[in-house]
Amino acid sequence: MAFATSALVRSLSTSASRQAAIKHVTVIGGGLMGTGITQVAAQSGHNVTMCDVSDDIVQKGLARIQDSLKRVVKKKYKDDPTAGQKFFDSTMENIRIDTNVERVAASTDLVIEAIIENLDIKQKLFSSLDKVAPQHTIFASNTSSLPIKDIASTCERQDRFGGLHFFNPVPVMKLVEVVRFGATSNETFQSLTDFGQAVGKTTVSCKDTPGFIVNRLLVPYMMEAVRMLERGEASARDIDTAMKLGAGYPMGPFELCDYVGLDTTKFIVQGWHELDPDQPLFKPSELVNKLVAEGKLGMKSGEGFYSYKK
Ligand SMILES: CCCCCCCCCCCCC[C@H](O)CC(=O)SCCNC(=O)CCNC(=O)[C@H](O)C(C)(C)COP(=O)(O)OP(=O)(O)OC[C@H]1O[C@@H](n2cnc3c(N)ncnc32)[C@H](O)[C@@H]1OP(=O)(O)O
Ligand SMILES: NC(=O)c1ccc[n+]([C@@H]2O[C@H](COP(=O)([O-])OP(=O)(O)OC[C@H]3O[C@@H](n4cnc5c(N)ncnc54)[C@H](O)[C@@H]3O)[C@@H](O)[C@H]2O)c1
Repeated sequence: MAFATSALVRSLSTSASRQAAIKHVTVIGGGLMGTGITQVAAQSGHNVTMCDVSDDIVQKGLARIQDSLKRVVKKKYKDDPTAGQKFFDSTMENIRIDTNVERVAASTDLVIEAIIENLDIKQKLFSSLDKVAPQHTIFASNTSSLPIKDIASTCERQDRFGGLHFFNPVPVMKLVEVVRFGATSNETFQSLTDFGQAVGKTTVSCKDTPGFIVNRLLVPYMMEAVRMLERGEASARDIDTAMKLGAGYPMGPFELCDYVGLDTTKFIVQGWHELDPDQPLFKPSELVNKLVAEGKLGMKSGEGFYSYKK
């Protein structure tokens, strides 16, 4: 409890003079990213409601959070299991689950959207939330590749809209990109930055340009790895080994594709191809599309470039 309380107090004291502190957070999407964002927000003392489309999905999401939290507790409280159990319990007490996003958003300070990487679906979601959320509520998207301005376009609250781009796995990765577009107010940008820091991350400021900072550099590298494989220049295993041992990356590009999810990977490339159809780098990959069509979505489905079946 000590950790949770002190982080929230820090968040209140740094941001109180500028705007009301964020206490209740709604996370929409209980998949890879939504569960991670829910976990770090709850760990730092925020009340969080995680929403998805079915009870089964939110229950599975909750189980994933418990597994991840156990790993955090094991590491952080290895010499004090009693404090570790207290931390585990207080974090889980901060989490609620729901399938009715409109009801939850009607009384929340911050909505973080982490649903499928599809502009139309994100726009429809925010348009409906904009009608029910209180005036002060800030909206943020965790999109990997879509313009924040376009996602916000169906909302009245343009000034209270920005991007909060977390990295996978959220409990481990230390960065959050805070994204502002032309209409994002200074207060909103500051609130999002304060929130990112309150959940224990280092924040960087990004303009609303394709891929922000990290993905603008990471995605072309990963695309070129897929092209190398398609051209038959090296195997996936050898490319991964080369980038881990020769460039010091923790995962090779194909391991990372499987970790991120090949469906998400496909949506990112498809979106950028639609924005710039003449750019050969963004041409969709037949190999990735085939794997997705076969339901091979990477680690989350048990198979992608590699098999994870036991
Ligand atoms: C033309 C078509 C081409 C298509 C290609 C285009 C591709 C485009 C894709 C772009 C994707 C963008 C996605 C997104 O927008 C941005 C991202 O998120 S990018 C991904 C960023 N993440 C990474 O790069 C991860 C790199 N990997 C790692 O850092 C590590 O491998 C790992 C995941 C941390 C795992 O580490 P390992 O050492 O292998 O494994 P361990 O299990 O020992 O874990 C180490 C350490 O971490 C703790 N831990 C791991 N996972 C969790 C968890 N979920 N929760 C809590 N804790 C966790 C674990 O307990 C260990 O702790 P320790 O024991 O060391 O104390
Ligand atoms: N996977 C990554 O490594 C990663 C990293 C950073 C950002 N992102 C971005 O985060 C977002 C989510 O990615 P993910 O990997 O968590 O995807 P995921 O497929 O694991 O989870 C998405 C979840 O959203 C739910 N969902 C879909 N439509 C919904 C709706 N209308 N309302 C409520 N829930 C809905 C789905 O049921 C699913 O559980 C995407 O925008 C993605 O680009 C992904």
